[in-house]
Amino acid sequence: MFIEIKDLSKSYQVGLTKIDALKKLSIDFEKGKMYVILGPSGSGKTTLLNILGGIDKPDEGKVIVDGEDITNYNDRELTNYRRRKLGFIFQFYNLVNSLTVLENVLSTKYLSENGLDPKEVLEVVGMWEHRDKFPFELSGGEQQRVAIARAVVKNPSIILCDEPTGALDFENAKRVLKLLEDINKRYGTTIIIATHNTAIAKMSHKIIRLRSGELVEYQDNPSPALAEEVVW
Ligand SMILES: Nc1ncnc2c1ncn2[C@@H]1O[C@H](COP(=O)(O)OP(=O)(O)OP(=O)(O)O)[C@@H](O)[C@H]1O
Repeated sequence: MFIEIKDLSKSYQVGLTKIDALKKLSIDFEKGKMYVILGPSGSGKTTLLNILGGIDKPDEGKVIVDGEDITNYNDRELTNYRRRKLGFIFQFYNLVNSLTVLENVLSTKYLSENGLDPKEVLEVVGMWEHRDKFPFELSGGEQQRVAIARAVVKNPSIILCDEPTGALDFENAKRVLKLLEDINKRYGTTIIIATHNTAIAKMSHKIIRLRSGELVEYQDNPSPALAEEVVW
């Protein structure tokens, strides 16, 4: 198995209250598949992505990626893991405002030893023509396409997306979904998307439903819809 999480628990102490964000969660992720994690607000989706991404540590449990338990990594090993293996896509683009589109993409390409050609990746997301623009000169949809290019150019084996279409209108959201679908097919990237939008699950290979930090459903989707067929 490419990624295994085993008995993952994480709680937060807020004043006198202990909040159990994840409760002994165990899930396997296969390489090259697209996963959608659904669940209401507070069900633990972001906590799970943060732990998978080495941004947050669990209180208990293991996260095994490619045979290595990343919960044993020290800070330096975690930084290397994030640089080499991961791309992140968030709701609000996370671009560097003082850099052009091309510079934004180059800045992450150099974090990886086997990065892709920035021109190719910017062409895939339809932003090569805009390479000399700054983020403030772009629409939200265009900024998210650059954010995708930044994540993809490192040629990561895993892309983690937290509400990647949350700030976008329908047309731009569809475009972003189409790009994620293309990237999954073209580069064999394992893509894990946390979202409230149940329609997005139709295009994924596997659907995970969380409630109150627990797995309530794990569903195979043998014939995923094309991104262009997804409507909401
Ligand atoms: N840093 C933190 N400090 C305290 N509580 C936290 C923290 N991060 C998350 N929580 C709590 O843990 C629980 C799970 O939160 P999480 O953000 O993982 O849920 P989510 O499913 O991603 O929610 P949303 O869909 O609203 O983003 C919630 O009750 C949340 O309030």
